[in-house]
Amino acid sequence: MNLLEIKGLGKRYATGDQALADIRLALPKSQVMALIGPSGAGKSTLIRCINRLVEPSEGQVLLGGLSLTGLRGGALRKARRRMGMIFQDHALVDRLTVMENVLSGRLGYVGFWRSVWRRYPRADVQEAFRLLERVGLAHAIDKRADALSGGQRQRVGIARALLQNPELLLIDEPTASLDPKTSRQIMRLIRELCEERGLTAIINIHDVDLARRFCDRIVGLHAGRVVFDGLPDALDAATLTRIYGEEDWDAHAAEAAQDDDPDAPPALHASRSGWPRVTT
Ligand SMILES: Nc1ncnc2c1ncn2[C@@H]1O[C@H](COP(=O)(O)OP(=O)(O)OP(=O)(O)O)[C@@H](O)[C@H]1O
Repeated sequence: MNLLEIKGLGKRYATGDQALADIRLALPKSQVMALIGPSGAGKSTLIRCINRLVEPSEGQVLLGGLSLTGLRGGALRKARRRMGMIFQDHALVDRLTVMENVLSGRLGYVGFWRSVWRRYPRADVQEAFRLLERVGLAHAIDKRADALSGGQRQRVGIARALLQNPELLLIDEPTASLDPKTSRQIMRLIRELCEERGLTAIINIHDVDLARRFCDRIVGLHAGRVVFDGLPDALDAATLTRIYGEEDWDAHAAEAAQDDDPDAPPALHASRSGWPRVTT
């Protein structure tokens, strides 16, 4: 059975922008899917329509057979706990420590006053320790979030999302502000954690090379529609042109193959603006 099913999903913003049209996707359990496409293609909107941070205009999203689209109040909050979100800007509270930021992933579970006084159950604290160890931050639990590097902040965001014990991870540009080496480390960590925990993930990512290396499946969006859905190996120059527009993809592959990572396959990249770039 599929963990996630998206049926005829559409989103038109109040401004009149048609961000998504007739999106149909099904994700089996444990699949790691990359969402690629140029700037404005609708990637962030799609991720946010799944957990209803953005309200879809039409269509349905089903998580484990449960339709999320009609849920309200407590039922929506309960369903959202099954989906962990990892943000591009990490969304950490700077003045709180690493441990406190991770524990805030449990806010939806502990009672209101308990969370106000930040008294978390012992089991949550123990699990947070284990997760911080797993993401390589055991030495930094008492550090304030604003004293961390970009890569460390992203690791905190990952640990916080996992503390919710989600079934689905929604990951929005996890490497946007990171250097190439740190980006690979973060993607490798996400991949390994998904394998260890049998997690399903959708990763909105601009870097096509990282998508190819670390994901099972790639979905390409263009102007709010799915224009490619397949295996990383099927992502050839013609397909990239369909997704991003005209570009000399073979030249990019040759240049990017000189990447600083010797075991990297021929690489194709898309920059922050959605157009291809050569690895620096
Ligand atoms: N809050 C909003 N109000 C109105 N229009 C919006 C809003 N958010 C996004 N849009 C529009 O919806 C379309 C899709 O935007 P979205 O941010 O989902 O694309 P994206 O592929 O994630 O882009 P990027 O890679 O630049 O983040 C764009 O035309 C954008 O201008």
